[in-house]
Amino acid sequence: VPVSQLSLAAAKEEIAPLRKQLTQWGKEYYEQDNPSVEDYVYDRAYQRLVELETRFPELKSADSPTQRVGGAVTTQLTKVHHDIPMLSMGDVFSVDELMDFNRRQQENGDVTVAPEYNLELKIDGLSLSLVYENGKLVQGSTRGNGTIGEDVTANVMTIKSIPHQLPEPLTLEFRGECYMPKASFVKLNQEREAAGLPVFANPRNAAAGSLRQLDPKVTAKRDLATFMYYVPEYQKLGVTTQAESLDRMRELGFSVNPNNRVVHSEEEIAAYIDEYTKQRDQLSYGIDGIVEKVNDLATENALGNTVKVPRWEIAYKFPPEEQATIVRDIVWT
Ligand SMILES: NC(=O)c1cnc(OC2CCCC2)nc1N
Repeated sequence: VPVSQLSLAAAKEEIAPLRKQLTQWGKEYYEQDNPSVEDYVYDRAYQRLVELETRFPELKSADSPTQRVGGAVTTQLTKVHHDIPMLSMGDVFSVDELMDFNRRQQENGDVTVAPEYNLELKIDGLSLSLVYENGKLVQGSTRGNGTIGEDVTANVMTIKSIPHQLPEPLTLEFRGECYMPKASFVKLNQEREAAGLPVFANPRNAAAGSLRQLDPKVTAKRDLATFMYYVPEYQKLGVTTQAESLDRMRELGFSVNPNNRVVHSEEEIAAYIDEYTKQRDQLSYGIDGIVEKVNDLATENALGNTVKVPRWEIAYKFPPEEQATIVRDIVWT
């Protein structure tokens, strides 16, 4: 029924469930990176709510999705298709499980996996894809669901650690993690608390909420950082191992986490995990485990991926910390 023909009572009837539905869809989209409806469904419902509140201003309420920060109509970021899917990682929760994964891999008849691994800290942020053409940064995007992400190019342009121009005319995609340093997270929440805004539950949510802004000026103020960690078309870099690809990215001016380590034995893997389990709290950024990758990149290719995750690398997750239950924040723009 067109809003113009609705009675106040009928409008009231319609508004409550509409707000509830939009808030739920907003959570799925903004917090879980996992929307249950297509954008046009969300936008159509949102427009209906805007019309109802415009026709019946007395029905407006501060907690309506239309009243969020900025109050601008929530349009979405444009979508980006990832030609090479941005896969998530299989994960294990104990060193024994990790060793079983390795043994299975060694026994993998069709590929003789040289037992050489590159170990990396698992940065607790959100995945980021950067595309360069002839050395110039042309696109930044999020993982999204692995094949469809969001365009955040204007936002990544404001992140200090991301080079706009490489020292070599490379046309290549680079992948890494966008994160918010712990100190920046604390400072941001103090500012939000003082301004009566809801705080972020953890640095990862703060990074996601800050990177996925429609307004780059907001992103610019959020002190986001990056650690780059993977080049899908590594052949173009002239490297043969994961460790070499990290060194090449350092040469190109990217921020790459300095704590990777090439190892050849279970003892060294256990030692690395033990060392960073202890050091975790001292790091200036959040980590939620370590990532073990077969170092030889050709072997990675031969091992390939299962439908969801690569076979050639695995994440070991630390036991969950006590997460303070702070009110979650949805950053609407
Ligand atoms: N959070 C991290 O620090 C991290 C995440 N992912 C990867 O590797 C990708 C490469 C292809 C699939 C996973 N490495 C990391 N260090």
